[in-house]
Amino acid sequence: MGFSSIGSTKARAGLISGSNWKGNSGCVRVAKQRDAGVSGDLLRLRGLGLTYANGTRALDNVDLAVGEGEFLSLLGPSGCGKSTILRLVAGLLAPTTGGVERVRPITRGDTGFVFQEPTLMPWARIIDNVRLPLDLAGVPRAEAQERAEDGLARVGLGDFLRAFPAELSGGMKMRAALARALVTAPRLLLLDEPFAALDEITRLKLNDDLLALWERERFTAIFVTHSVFESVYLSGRIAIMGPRPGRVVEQVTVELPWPRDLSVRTGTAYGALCRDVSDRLHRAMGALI
Ligand SMILES: Nc1ncnc2c1ncn2[C@@H]1O[C@H](COP(=O)(O)OP(=O)(O)OP(=O)(O)O)[C@@H](O)[C@H]1O
Repeated sequence: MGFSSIGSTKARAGLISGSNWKGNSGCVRVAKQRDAGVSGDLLRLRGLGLTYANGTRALDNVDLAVGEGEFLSLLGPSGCGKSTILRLVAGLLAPTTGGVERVRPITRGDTGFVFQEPTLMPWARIIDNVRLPLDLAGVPRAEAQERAEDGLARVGLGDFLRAFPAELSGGMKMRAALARALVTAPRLLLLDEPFAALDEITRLKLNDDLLALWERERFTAIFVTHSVFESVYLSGRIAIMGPRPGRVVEQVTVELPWPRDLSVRTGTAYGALCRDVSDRLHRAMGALI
């Protein structure tokens, strides 16, 4: 949950007008990103560091720009701070150093969050789960109902409005979670390994469903994953992170055509890019150094 709670005081705690921003130097061929629908920066993470209360240094000096309308993946080993970055961007945590500059205003309700678990309310029907962010935002009931029904239709759950979560498969629950995150038409969607718990076939299908939604609605997506294959398939750009304390070691522009589909997934360019990103990830982890 927590899709529409982003414009709070906590959210503003991470804002800076920084001085130690090093720019977007790691990103190759930015022009291609513009082709992929990116129109200037929405966010800039500058010198971002986070040490948890127990002394764990999760992040150190993370510099990263996020373009408006971009699909960006954060790829890195377990524990390198990917989820921590999402929480900082969402304003759920305040940074120890640096901050998240919102280059363009992101107001309350502009950010959606999708977690690895669908986190649906088990006692509420799917339609009520999806309508909840609109109800909380005070949207009139009839309009909220229509928008929630629309959102469910878009993720292929138009026939399951009155079902309870327990009556849906894992993939269907994740679709419902996506519909709930998108029902407020967020400008920024934060996805924390949303498909990691799903079987491979469902995961591939949901990759396509997510891309179709992104191509239609052009929200800015920050997608956390361990999977090289998933990151290459989905992204316009991949930020590769090194081990804790996490930082962005390298950024790779994915020069595959849009829309992405089976022909892309089975093409030689996709395979070559996956190998390349995998090598870079291993180097970032120190395994090949
Ligand atoms: N609330 C917390 N208190 C203390 N340490 C934390 C807390 N949350 C995360 N950490 C630590 O911070 C580091 C980064 O955690 P984070 O969850 O951001 O990594 P991650 O890259 O998302 O990992 P994974 O891919 O396994 O989900 C880890 O060492 C983790 O143990």
